[in-house]
Amino acid sequence: MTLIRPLSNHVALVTGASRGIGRGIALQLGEAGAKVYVTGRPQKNSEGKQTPLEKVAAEITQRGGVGVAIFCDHSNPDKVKDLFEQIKKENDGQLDILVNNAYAGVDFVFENATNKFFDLDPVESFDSANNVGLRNHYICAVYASRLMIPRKQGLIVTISSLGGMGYLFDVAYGVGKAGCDKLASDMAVDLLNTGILSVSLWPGAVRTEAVQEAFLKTDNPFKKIFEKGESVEYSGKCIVALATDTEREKFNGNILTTALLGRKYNIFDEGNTQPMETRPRFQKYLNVVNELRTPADFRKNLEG
Ligand SMILES: NC(=O)c1ccc[n+]([C@@H]2O[C@H](COP(=O)([O-])OP(=O)(O)OC[C@H]3O[C@@H](n4cnc5c(N)ncnc54)[C@H](O)[C@@H]3O)[C@@H](O)[C@H]2O)c1
Repeated sequence: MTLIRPLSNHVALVTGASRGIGRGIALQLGEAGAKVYVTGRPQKNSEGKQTPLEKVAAEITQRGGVGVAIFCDHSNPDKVKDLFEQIKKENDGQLDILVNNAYAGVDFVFENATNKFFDLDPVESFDSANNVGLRNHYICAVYASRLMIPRKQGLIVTISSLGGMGYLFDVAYGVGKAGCDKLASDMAVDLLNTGILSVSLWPGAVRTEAVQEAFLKTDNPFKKIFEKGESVEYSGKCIVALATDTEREKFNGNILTTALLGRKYNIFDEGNTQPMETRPRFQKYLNVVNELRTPADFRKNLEG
């Protein structure tokens, strides 16, 4: 059976893809035929063994795409600049999809989820959540837009979460996610009429490697939520569906959830499941925020 590969001839970058949701997204983009650049912190490969990031790149290629691993520390803006220079050079300026996913705060968040913000080291807690997980997304989006604008097409997906709306884990986490949502919608205003779409995507609870280690092996308040969580590839399936939807423009600037996209595009996870629908009161909030942040209306308001 020949697989249809709707993203062949596409070039994508998924930041922070050595594990977790980034890995899952990169694999799905690869399965859809894309050339996928995956990044992760520099790691030594011991005794000639592949690093986790190199394994992800190899699996992308195995699944039908082209995987390229680049070691890049996203807390270092100079390295991020070099990354985009390399992509530009190797693809004649082409970049179709950026997934802003890299996140350096998981260990800190899991260890401190029950602490109060005033008991934590303020610089460590804020920077671990938001240096790579927000500031770097902004920097990546700038360089990605500069590649996408001349080609009049592109998709920028910023991975965020429910923490952008309500309290989740800790204060610095939520501030960062609200920032990711605002980043996605405000970029959409500036990108209006360029052919580039910017959205924020909230996965549900996801059974990543780190989640399995931290929450699924013992009894704790988060176990129940994550047990029924999504696989790491579900967000990737949603992004492939969005990237291939010819009517995706209507989502510009929106906060999307995997639950919403899963139902819209009929996407199923392992075991033929779909994530729980976003609670009606959450979706109501998202509808209002999305309506208020619609880029075209926002521009009209600005112009009086
Ligand atoms: N796990 C969940 O249930 C869940 C749910 C909703 C949203 N999210 C969000 O999804 C995003 C990814 O989370 P995850 O759970 O997959 O995390 P993770 O820790 O499993 O993966 C993060 C990735 O970022 C990379 N990374 C970290 N620091 C880096 C740096 N300095 N330079 C380059 N790469 C770096 C890591 O190597 C890893 O590949 C986060 O924004 C998170 O808040 C997670």
